[in-house]
Amino acid sequence: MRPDNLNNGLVAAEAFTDDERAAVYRAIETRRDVRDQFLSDPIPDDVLRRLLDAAHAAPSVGFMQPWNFILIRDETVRQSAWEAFSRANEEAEAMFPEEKRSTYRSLKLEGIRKAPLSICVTSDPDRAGPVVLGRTHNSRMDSYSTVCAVQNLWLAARAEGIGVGWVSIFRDEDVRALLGIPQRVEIVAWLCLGYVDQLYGEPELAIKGWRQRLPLEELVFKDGWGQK
Ligand SMILES: Cc1cc2c(cc1C)N(C[C@H](O)[C@H](O)[C@H](O)COP(=O)(O)O)c1[nH]c(=O)[nH]c(=O)c1N2
Repeated sequence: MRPDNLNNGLVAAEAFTDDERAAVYRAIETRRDVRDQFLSDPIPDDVLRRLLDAAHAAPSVGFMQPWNFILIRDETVRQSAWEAFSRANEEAEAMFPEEKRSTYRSLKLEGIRKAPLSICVTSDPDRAGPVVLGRTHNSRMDSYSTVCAVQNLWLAARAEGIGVGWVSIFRDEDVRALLGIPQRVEIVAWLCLGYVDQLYGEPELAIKGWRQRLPLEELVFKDGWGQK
């Protein structure tokens, strides 16, 4: 038997049991982007804390932990965010080719007013000083780290019966002004959160005919770009 806690900080890392493994894959496979299924029940503080702890457990370049989480429950702030979304969404619709516009218009692409909680997730490039271990040759690594935090939160939320919807149809400056976010801080995600009692079994965009899941085989190369 290996001791659970070795002197050098290592702990035992056996594979999960079948049930534990099934639960992890179930969270991954049944996680959905939620726009319309939100219930109005508030998310209790202890549950929200677990979601934020999950986000905060994400990997980050040089362990810089560049994220912040702005919790938004205020209805007037959410109304203003929805208005910013609506303006951007009109611009977005016009960018698609004519034949896709009516389908685009029919899609529900946010739940900002329906979900009882929004979380704006930001990334602070200055969190760990100007030179960060692992970010020296690619400055985007801090944003990627913050996206890992979002995904952790999204999966934990699935396990809690809470739906999450990522809204990115905004002009940055609108969200920045609304929440007083400094210019140097990157806005990574506006997330809508709320309990759900139904979820789509497949991505809603696939069900609504916008775009289908690609076959994994097409995306896997062997030993070089494009090599099958
Ligand atoms: C970075 C980023 C940004 C957005 C999204 C996702 C991500 C990762 N998604 C959700 C997206 O449409 C969804 O994830 C895919 O359609 C796949 O569906 P499931 O997430 O599997 O349900 C999303 N959905 C939406 O309705 N409005 C939006 O503005 C966005 N923005």
